[in-house]
Amino acid sequence: MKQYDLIVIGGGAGGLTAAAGGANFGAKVALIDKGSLGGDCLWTGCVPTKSLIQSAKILHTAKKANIFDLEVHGYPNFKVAKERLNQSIATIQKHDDDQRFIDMGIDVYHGGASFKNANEIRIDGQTTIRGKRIVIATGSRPMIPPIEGIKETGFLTNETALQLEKQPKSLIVVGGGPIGLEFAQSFSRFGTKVTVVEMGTSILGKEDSELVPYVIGSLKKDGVEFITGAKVLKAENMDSGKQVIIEQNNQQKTLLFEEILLASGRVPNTDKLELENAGIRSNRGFITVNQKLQTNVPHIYAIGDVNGYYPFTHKAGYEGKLVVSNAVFGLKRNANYSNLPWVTYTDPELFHLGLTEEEATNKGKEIKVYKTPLDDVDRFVSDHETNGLIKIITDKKGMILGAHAVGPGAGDFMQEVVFAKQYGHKIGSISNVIHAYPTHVGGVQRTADLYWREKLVSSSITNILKKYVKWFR
Ligand SMILES: Cc1cc2nc3c(=O)[nH]c(=O)nc-3n(C[C@H](O)[C@H](O)[C@H](O)COP(=O)(O)OP(=O)(O)OC[C@H]3O[C@@H](n4cnc5c(N)ncnc54)[C@H](O)[C@@H]3O)c2cc1C
Ligand SMILES: NC(=O)c1ccc[n+]([C@@H]2O[C@H](COP(=O)([O-])OP(=O)(O)OC[C@H]3O[C@@H](n4cnc5c(N)ncnc54)[C@H](O)[C@@H]3O)[C@@H](O)[C@H]2O)c1
Repeated sequence: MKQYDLIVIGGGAGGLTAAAGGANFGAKVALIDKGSLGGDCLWTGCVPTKSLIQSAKILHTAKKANIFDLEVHGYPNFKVAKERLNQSIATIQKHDDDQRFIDMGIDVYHGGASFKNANEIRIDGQTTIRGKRIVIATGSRPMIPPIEGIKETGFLTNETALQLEKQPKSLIVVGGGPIGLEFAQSFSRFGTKVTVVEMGTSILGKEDSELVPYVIGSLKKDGVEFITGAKVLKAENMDSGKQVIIEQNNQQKTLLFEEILLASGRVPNTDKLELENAGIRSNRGFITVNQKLQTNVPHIYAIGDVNGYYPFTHKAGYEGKLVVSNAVFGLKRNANYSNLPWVTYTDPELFHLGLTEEEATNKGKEIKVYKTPLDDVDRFVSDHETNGLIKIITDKKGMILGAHAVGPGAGDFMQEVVFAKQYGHKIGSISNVIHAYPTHVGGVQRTADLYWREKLVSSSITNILKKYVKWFR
């Protein structure tokens, strides 16, 4: 039986980082994946959806070309968008190619992994390998909500929606989270009549509530309809399409669509792992870990979506690096998510870092909120892209507690705040940095300037300074 210092189960964002890191530091590593390396992000998540979003955005921009004195004629071609999406996958896939990992000295196995015991892993029930330490990074898959008749009626998920040859005429999206909204806007811009049904009282329920209406407004302009506080009860195939019964305020409504897209959350890929053979504990299938990312069996770790915290690629990558320190070097580093940003890639984008205003207020701290609407930022004004807001929340001393923004490119221009927060810089430091003019990130500086302005206005030193300047003149 082959023996390894480290066995990594799952070759996605988390597993690839852990395997490469382990091998770079001289550990003998085995990497197992039931499919192709790359995981959800490459094949059915971030990469293809962002390609589709970009095609839809260009189409949308072309439609409003008249504001830039251009006349554009043509029609949307979903097939071309799909080809572009596949090209993006093919280009990025080269970083995740088997050979790249084999060249690092890693043994790559393809097959379904399961625990024989706490140190031995079976691959497709045949080959067995032994590991001193094991990292589980098997990711997640779409949750199928309990809707009567949904399996018989047929439905799309993020996996199958990306394989469609042409856009459906009408689509109901079940779930108003990031997956639902990113797809809803893209399909709507390609001409599909889209309705989003969300069982919560608001869509994007985890986001700062002052910013969400900008996203809703933009999607509504694109033609997306929203039904909130509603549940899909039943689905049925009819000659004319898929009939869906929803319940809102105790009243039932019957609607008809060509397709149903389920975007109602995720379940962990743990059901085939036979965790019980290793005595690993889980909660609703998500593997329970401590801050060092160890399971209750100390030499077995779980990273990425499968541990249930923050299902993002960059979080899986962060944990992949951390697990190398802990599992390969034997360090005892704790995971810390307080500076973890995320972005919902609707148009406008929605950026999230740290506490929302509601969360900061609920903590009972004295907080300051600095805000800049994008129509106060010259670069957005000249771009004719002023739908948005930048918002930075600090404590009374100016330490950043949270930062949120909605606007074109918010995911990029807000990254500066992540740096400032992570390294303990006060909001005033952002103001002191020279920003090129006119840039989008200039809006972040403008928001930080408000801190100094407020300090000067409220300070008695200002009066003394004014007197001094009067005297000096
Ligand atoms: C539509 C969509 C869009 C997204 N967009 C973004 C985005 O823009 N930004 C962002 O940060 N995140 C995004 N995400 C989330 C992101 O894709 C995940 O958080 C990330 O892929 C998780 O990485 P992971 O390593 O935990 O799992 P994965 O990358 O999914 O990798 C898990 C791997 O494990 C393998 N596996 C599973 N079970 C077994 C088994 N028993 N044996 C062997 N192998 C197994 C799978 O084949 C897979 O390759 C998106 C997700 C979706 C669905
Ligand atoms: N841009 C990004 O970084 C990005 C993009 C897509 C996905 N992701 C990650 O993937 C995760 C999963 O995304 P998601 O959007 O599927 O999940 P989610 O949990 O964020 O949102 C799902 C939504 O569906 C609703 N819902 C659940 N069951 C329902 C039902 N039966 N009827 C109506 N509504 C229902 C929930 O109330 C929730 O608002 C996200 O949490 C996110 O971290 C990230």
